Amino acid sequence: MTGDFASVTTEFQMSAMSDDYPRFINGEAYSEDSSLNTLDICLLRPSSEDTVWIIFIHGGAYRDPLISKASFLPTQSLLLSSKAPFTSHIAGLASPNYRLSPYPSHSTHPSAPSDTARNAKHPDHISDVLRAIAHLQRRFRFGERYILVGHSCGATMALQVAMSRDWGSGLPASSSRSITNTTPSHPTAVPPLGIVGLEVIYSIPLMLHNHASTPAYRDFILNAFGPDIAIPTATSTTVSTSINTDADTYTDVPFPSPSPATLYQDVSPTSAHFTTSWPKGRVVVLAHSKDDELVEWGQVEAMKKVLLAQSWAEDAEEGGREVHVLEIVGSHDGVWRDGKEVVRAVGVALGKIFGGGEGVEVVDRRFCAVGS
Ligand SMILES: N[C@@H](CC(=O)c1ccccc1NC=O)C(=O)O
Repeated sequence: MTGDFASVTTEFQMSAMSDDYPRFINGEAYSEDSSLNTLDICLLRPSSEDTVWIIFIHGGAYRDPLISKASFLPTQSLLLSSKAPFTSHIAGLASPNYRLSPYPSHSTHPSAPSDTARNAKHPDHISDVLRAIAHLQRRFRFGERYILVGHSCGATMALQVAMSRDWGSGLPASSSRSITNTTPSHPTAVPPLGIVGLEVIYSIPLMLHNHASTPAYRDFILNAFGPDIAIPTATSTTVSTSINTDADTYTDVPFPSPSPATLYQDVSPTSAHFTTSWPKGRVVVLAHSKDDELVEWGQVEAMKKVLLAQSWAEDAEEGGREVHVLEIVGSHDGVWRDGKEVVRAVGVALGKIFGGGEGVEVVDRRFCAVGS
C-alpha cells in the first residue's frame, strides 16, 4: 500500500512539474566554502539529445562586489520571452557566484580580511567555477551538453574550463592556496560543447602590456593571481619574478608561446592546447564590442590566432570546430546590463550546434521590430 501511494505521489509531482516551467531555483549552494558559493537555476524543459544548458559566468575583475550571478538576469529574461527558434533547444539556465579576491578600497562595499567569500586567490575562482559546473552536471546529468557563456574574466575562466587543467598543481603551495581554500582545488567538470566569450581577457600579459600606464590593471591581476612567477615546468631558461612586458610576446611570437614561462601566460586562454584538452569543443564565439572602454579589441585577434593555429576555422564544415568573431554593440558592462547582444551571441553558438544558423537571423529581426 505504501508503495502505491508513493508512486501516485511521484506521478503527481512529475505532472505538476511539467506544467511548472519555467521553474526557478535561486541561491542553491554548490559548496560550503563561503556565502558566495551559490548558484541560480532556471529549468525550461526536460533535457534531451536536442537540448543544451546555458551556464553564465560573471566578470568584475575577480573582485567587484557589485557584479555577481545576477549579471545574467537581463539575458535570462530576454531568453525566456524570446520566440527565436534556437531557444527551444535550451533545457536550463544557470549562473554561479564564486569567491572574490579582496577589494578593501571599494567605495561602498569594502571587503574585510575575515570574509571567506572575499579573500580568494587563484586557483580559488576557477576551482569554484569548476565545482559549480560539476554540481549542475551531477544534479541534471547534461554532461557535455552545455554552452559556457562568460563575461570578461568570467570568460577567461570559461576557457580555462576547456583547458582541462589541474589548476591546483604546478604552483608553490603558498601560491596555489588561499586562506579560504578548504576543499580540493581540482574538482572535475566535463567541458562544454561551446563557449561564448563577451568582452574577454584572453591574454593577461597582453592586457597588462596594452594598459601599462593604468596601475589598476596590474593591481587587480596581482590581487587575483599574485606576482607573475616563473612556471617550474617551463623549458624556458628565463626566470621572471616580475610582470612580463616583453612586447615580442604579444606580437610576433605565435600564440600559444611554445612553453609559457610565467604564471600570467600559463593561465591565459592564449596558452590553451585545445586539440588535446578540449577534443569535443565545437564552437567558440569571440564576442567583443569596439566600444569596450576596459578591454581592447586586440584580445580577440590574439585568441582567434591561437584557435586558427589549432585547426579551428571561421567557416567550419559540418561537424568541424568553428571560431566565430562577433562584433557586438555596447560598453564593457553595458552588454550584460542590456542582454540583447548576449542573446545574439548565444544564438550564434546554438546555430552552430543545432544547424541552420537560425539564431542570429531570427534574433536580429526581432530586435529590428522592437526598435522600430
Ligand atoms: N569593475 C571592476 C573593473 C573590471 O571589471 C575590469 C576592469 C578592467 C578590465 C577588465 C575588468 N573586468 C573583467 O572581468 C573593478 O571595480 O575592479
